[in-house]
Amino acid sequence: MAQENKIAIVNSSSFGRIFNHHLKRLEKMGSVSRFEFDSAIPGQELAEALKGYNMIIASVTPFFTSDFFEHKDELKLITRHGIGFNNIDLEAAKKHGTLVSIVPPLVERDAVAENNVTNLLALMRRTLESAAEVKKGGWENRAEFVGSGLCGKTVGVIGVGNTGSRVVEILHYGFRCDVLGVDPNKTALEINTFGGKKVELDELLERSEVICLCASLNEANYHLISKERIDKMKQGAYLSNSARGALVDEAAIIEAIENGKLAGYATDVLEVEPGSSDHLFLNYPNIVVTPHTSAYTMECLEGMGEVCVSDCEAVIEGRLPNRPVQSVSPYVTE
Ligand SMILES: NC(=O)C1=CN([C@@H]2O[C@H](COP(=O)(O)OP(=O)(O)OC[C@H]3O[C@@H](n4cnc5c(N)ncnc54)[C@H](OP(=O)(O)O)[C@@H]3O)[C@@H](O)[C@H]2O)C=CC1
Ligand SMILES: O=C(O)C(=O)CO
Repeated sequence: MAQENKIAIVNSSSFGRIFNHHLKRLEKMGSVSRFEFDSAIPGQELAEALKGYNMIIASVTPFFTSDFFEHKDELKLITRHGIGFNNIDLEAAKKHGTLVSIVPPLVERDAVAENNVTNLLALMRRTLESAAEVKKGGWENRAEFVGSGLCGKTVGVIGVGNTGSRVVEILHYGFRCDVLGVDPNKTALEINTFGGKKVELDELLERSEVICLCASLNEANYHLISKERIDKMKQGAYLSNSARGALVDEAAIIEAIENGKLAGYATDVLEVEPGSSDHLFLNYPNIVVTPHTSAYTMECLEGMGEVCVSDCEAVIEGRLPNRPVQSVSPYVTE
């Protein structure tokens, strides 16, 4: 039985770290191989490369398209080392009989919220610029690095889910911010529980001095932060994105940074990842880019690894992963 299982760990270069005790548990289940694929690898090619593998531990790339599932031999499980079903065609997975899972919400909540706020503070307080200046021997130039404070600001949080609700709490209770929240399916009471006020998107854009983007990506919100929406923002607003790069129109961000409409943009995510070393964002001191490392804390990576490994164990034992259903593909479990 154990020899029949072949587990592929895909694009683990972006996992941050896989702990040895997790690898050992995987190796007890069957053979384990690591693969690195280009994020745009065609589905059929991906299916051929993963022939014979019946379980996949997957990163945020590559895309498991319908073409992938059409050409894939047996595949029991894709367990995402992270949150977000958006690189997996769930309907095609269902037809193929593949269970798809993501890590349960609480595993990444603190780490991602911390990163959204950390990047925001680094941007507003100009931490990276001033620290780099000190390393160049420029301590005496400190007057060049006057930043902007976060305490007491009006902050808009777009997407008040697991991460967004934690960001609301941190900003409201920790920074005395007046927090406005937009999330289509969350009630005013739910948002209020965390310390925020539910508003419509236009009001959030018009009133916020700082905006935190924490929404999940879907077909309807591609380039949610467009030129038109940036035009509605306050002059000199700050924006922090820990969710997905494609939620913003990157060209519109650059235009707004150039003309001063945005005072700065902090992002952990780019529309095309991995980000290239000549990405235009890297030319601006008031754009902070981190390499999709929101989940990279020892605590969070331990939790993510645990979930992926226990999902493989569950599938081998013929049961569903033992955790909240919202982190298992609804198309497979319904
Ligand atoms: N940088 C990183 O390392 C990480 C990034 N992420 C990304 O962050 C995203 C958010 O994570 P998490 O909070 O756990 O996910 P959740 O699904 O808990 O929260 C996302 C929320 O955004 C809402 N939403 C969707 N579209 C819009 C919109 N147009 N306007 C306002 N709200 C919207 C969703 O509503 P509904 O559910 O009703 O659609 C949901 O309530 C993930 O989907 C993932 O893409 C997650 C973990 C790590
Ligand atoms: O969980 C995710 O979707 C990520 O973005 C990385 O952990």
